[in-house]
Amino acid sequence: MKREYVIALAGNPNTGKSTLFNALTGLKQHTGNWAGKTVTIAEGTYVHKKNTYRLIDLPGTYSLFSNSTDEEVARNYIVFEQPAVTLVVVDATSLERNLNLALQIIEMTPNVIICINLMDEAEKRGITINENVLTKKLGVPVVKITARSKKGFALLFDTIDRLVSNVIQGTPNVVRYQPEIEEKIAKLEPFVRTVVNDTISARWIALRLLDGDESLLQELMKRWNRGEEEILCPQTEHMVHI
Ligand SMILES: Nc1nc2c(ncn2[C@@H]2O[C@H](COP(=O)(O)OP(=O)(O)OP(=O)(O)O)[C@@H](O)[C@H]2O)c(=O)[nH]1
Ligand SMILES: [Mg+2]
Repeated sequence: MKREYVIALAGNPNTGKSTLFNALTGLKQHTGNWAGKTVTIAEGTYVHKKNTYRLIDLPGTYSLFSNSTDEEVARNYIVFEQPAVTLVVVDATSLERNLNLALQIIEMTPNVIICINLMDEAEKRGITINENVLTKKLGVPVVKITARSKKGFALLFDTIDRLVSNVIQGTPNVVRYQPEIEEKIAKLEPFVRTVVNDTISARWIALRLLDGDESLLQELMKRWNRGEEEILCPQTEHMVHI
């Protein structure tokens, strides 16, 4: 049966997202507006094994903490539009810095593939990366590619196909925080679960609210058309302002 899946491309600026997007879609892109904001996001499609994949090129960001419109747009897309897969494009030559965003995204959703790009550059610099170790540590598939020369694409296509058809599933190893933070999450998470539907990570929402993410709170209230008193946990309402 032919199906259509949405694939979001996320990553730090300058990691080769657009190069990958163009290589996959053959530049058949048009631009669209998302989440009521006038931010243009490229969109295009490719076909693999009779399935159509709609690719969404999200703005490049260093984090998803609501520091800028770009971060809000990328965050809202991943959390609320719920693409079948979020491809996190990371730069093989600065993996440590890039994995910061990757860790934030696997806290939000298990439907993630980490795409290590610029492998040609890494090889030139003598950097070797063991993707199997990374896959084990992160709990989501990791694929090495060179977007510029389309190297590694066969495995990337295959991994996307297996993830959307549930042959494999992401089981992210999420970060555990200090006991006092985990205690607060444990209190807030069941409450969040009663407000958001279960396709959204209640743990991640709880974490963001504990961090005082007002922008996310406003977005939640807007999307579910609820008043602030219904979103805030009765015992912990001050937490939003921590
Ligand atoms: N050597 C090499 N260069 C690459 C590769 N992929 C992308 N680049 C180069 O990296 C630079 C950034 O690529 P873009 O595709 O514009 O990156 P981006 O992530 O879309 O950047 P922003 O839109 O600014 O976030 C460009 O000069 C690309 O030609 C690759 O696989 N190998
Ligand atoms: Mg780009």
